[in-house]
Amino acid sequence: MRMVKVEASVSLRRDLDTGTEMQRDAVDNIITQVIEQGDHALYTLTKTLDGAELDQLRVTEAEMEAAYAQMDEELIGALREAMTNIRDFHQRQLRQSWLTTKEDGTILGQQITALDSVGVYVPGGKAAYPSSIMMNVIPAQVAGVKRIVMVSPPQADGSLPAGVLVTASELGVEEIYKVGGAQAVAALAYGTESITPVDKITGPGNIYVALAKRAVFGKVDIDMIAGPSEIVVLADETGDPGYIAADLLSQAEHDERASAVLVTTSNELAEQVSVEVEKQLALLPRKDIAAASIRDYGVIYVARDIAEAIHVVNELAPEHLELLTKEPMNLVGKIRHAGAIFVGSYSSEPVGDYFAGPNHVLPTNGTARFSSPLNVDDFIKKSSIIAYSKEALEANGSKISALARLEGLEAHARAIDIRLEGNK
Ligand SMILES: NC(=O)c1ccc[n+]([C@@H]2O[C@H](COP(=O)([O-])OP(=O)(O)OC[C@H]3O[C@@H](n4cnc5c(N)ncnc54)[C@H](O)[C@@H]3O)[C@@H](O)[C@H]2O)c1
Ligand SMILES: N[C@H](CO)Cc1c[nH]c[nH+]1
Ligand SMILES: [Zn+2]
Repeated sequence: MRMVKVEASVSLRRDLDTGTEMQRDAVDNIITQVIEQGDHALYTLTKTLDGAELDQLRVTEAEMEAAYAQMDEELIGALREAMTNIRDFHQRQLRQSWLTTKEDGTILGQQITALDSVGVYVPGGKAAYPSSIMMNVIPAQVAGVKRIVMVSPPQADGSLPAGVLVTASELGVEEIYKVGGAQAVAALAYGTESITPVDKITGPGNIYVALAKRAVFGKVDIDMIAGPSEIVVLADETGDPGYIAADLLSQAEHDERASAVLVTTSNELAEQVSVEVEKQLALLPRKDIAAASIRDYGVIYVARDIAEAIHVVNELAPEHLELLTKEPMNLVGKIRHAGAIFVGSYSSEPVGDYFAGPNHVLPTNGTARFSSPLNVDDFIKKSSIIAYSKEALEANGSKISALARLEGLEAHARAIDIRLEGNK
């Protein structure tokens, strides 16, 4: 792995991937096709881009039964346990509506309502992601969303992986379509003969999915543009090089553009991790993807001390941060920007990807500076409630109409005045 001494002037963040002109044109073209040709476009694009010839887009009962027949009972048990952990965690995020009454009888408040419908994109190009189904669907269910639609690209034989179907079924998702990429996003936003549009689209995906989400934003809401996975490990001399290399590779295997970074105060650990990464990489089934990620986006920063190492981490604002130091819990409060913080040697990143409970859809590309993991708030909206009493309007009306006239908005002022005049 590339080794770099930290210098204050080094720009650490990588640029947001806005795609090539060709990719942007392709996505615009796909969205137009879906708007103009509906289902027909979905069938032809699925044939061209996924190599699958479909009879129908929606997953059938028979397909679901076939999926269950392929799944191991113990694995279903593990899925259910993960679902319970994720549901328990997100339940704690649920907000309540509230009302407050002032002395003059004014009632103010905030009413929480769930979104009516949400479309969940489940990536399926380079890997299948049952875990992403749980991470998107569960917070939506906790929020109270009634209609949850799932889309995912089919395999060349026209099927979705058994793990994907069984996970969706275990969660009670009934509306599942075998379509992926920009065409799936366009269908969820604009609708087709088979797919009724939704109000919000969530879920990670590749550059085509990201560009399409960006393009339909405004017609529908989106969660975030989640870029390729990222991991930063902050370790001192106590870090275990084998664990660190394994954790770096766990994210490198997602994508050629995933990034895996070690920030350490120890030259010796830096050397050991570099050797260990090469050793473990050679044995991985997805070594081609992981090797490209390590080659292009793998870095080891050697810092003078922990303070400098923390500065690097905050500059990177990573999606995942592991703290592998002597007293890792003491460092948590010093981290200003990170999507998820994994504390200590036994909190390896995949613990969070699959099982612990917190969401694994996290801000990437330095956006942890201003955004948060996917959560229940992403699936609700708030309405303000204002109930003024006669007494309150009489006491404050002249101030309100004065403020309206300050803006030159006479009709606003008169809407208040007409009520005050009536009482003269
Ligand atoms: N942040 C997270 O929580 C999280 C979770 C899981 C996966 N991910 C990321 O999601 C991404 C998944 O990407 P993926 O590719 O595996 O699956 P994907 O489902 O996002 O993309 C596959 C689709 O891309 C479209 N596509 C491919 N080549 C195209 C082309 N030339 N023109 C037009 N469309 C084309 C096809 O429609 C195909 O169905 C990875 O980067 C992974 O790291 C992130
Ligand atoms: N680490 C990914 C988010 O960057 C999520 C994931 C799903 N499956 C495995 N990992
Ligand atoms: Zn992962």
